[in-house]
Amino acid sequence: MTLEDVSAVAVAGDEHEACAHARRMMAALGFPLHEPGMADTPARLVKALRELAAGMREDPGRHLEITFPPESSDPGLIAVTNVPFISLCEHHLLPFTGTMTVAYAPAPGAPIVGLSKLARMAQGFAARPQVQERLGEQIVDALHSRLESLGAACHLSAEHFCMTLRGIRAAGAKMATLHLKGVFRTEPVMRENFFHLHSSGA
Ligand SMILES: Nc1nc2c(ncn2[C@@H]2O[C@H](COP(=O)(O)OP(=O)(O)OP(=O)(O)O)[C@@H](O)[C@H]2O)c(=O)[nH]1
Ligand SMILES: [Zn+2]
Repeated sequence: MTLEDVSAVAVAGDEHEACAHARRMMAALGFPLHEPGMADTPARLVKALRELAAGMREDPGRHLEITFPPESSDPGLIAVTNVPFISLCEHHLLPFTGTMTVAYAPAPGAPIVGLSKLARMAQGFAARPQVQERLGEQIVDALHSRLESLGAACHLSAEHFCMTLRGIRAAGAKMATLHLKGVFRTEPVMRENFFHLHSSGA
């Protein structure tokens, strides 16, 4: 099989060039692509990267466009906790995975968003080459600007495989980040309520 041979793994039309490059890269690194089990590995690698970076090809903020009328004139604080996410470290293209707590404070009278959309939006931003700091920032920015909310908050905790499986191999180490906007930054009570919901996990 030559390096340019098309793999038996079905790939999208625009992925053939990526597969040929992946095959060359793996061959240059000495991977035994002649072994039957590895013949299709370059194509699988391309498909896996495409899947993990699917958020590059969408606007994750669009999930916040599906809203409902408010239930109360004093909507308080709405949070979703323990949402799992998978992201791709932009330095190594290795995953970082963990959980997030995402919250926003709707303006009185403003529409509210469906609960699952908070997770869809956040997971969409995660599905891009990222650093954790930017991911948290993009999540609170979307909640603050697209919903015109009084404030937004995001706590992320994740294991970075580039740090736990290779390099320093600090097994069990996690990165924690916190991003606060609007009333979560200016009003200590809102911040305390966010931490309370986050740590109680409910
Ligand atoms: N701040 C931040 N750093 C990250 C994130 N993901 C990976 N990194 C770090 O990015 C850095 C890249 O450093 P380099 O020295 O260029 O890469 P490297 O030689 O592979 O570094 P080592 O991991 O120390 O072996 C590493 O320190 C990673 O731990 C992230 O989300 N945020
Ligand atoms: Zn990394």
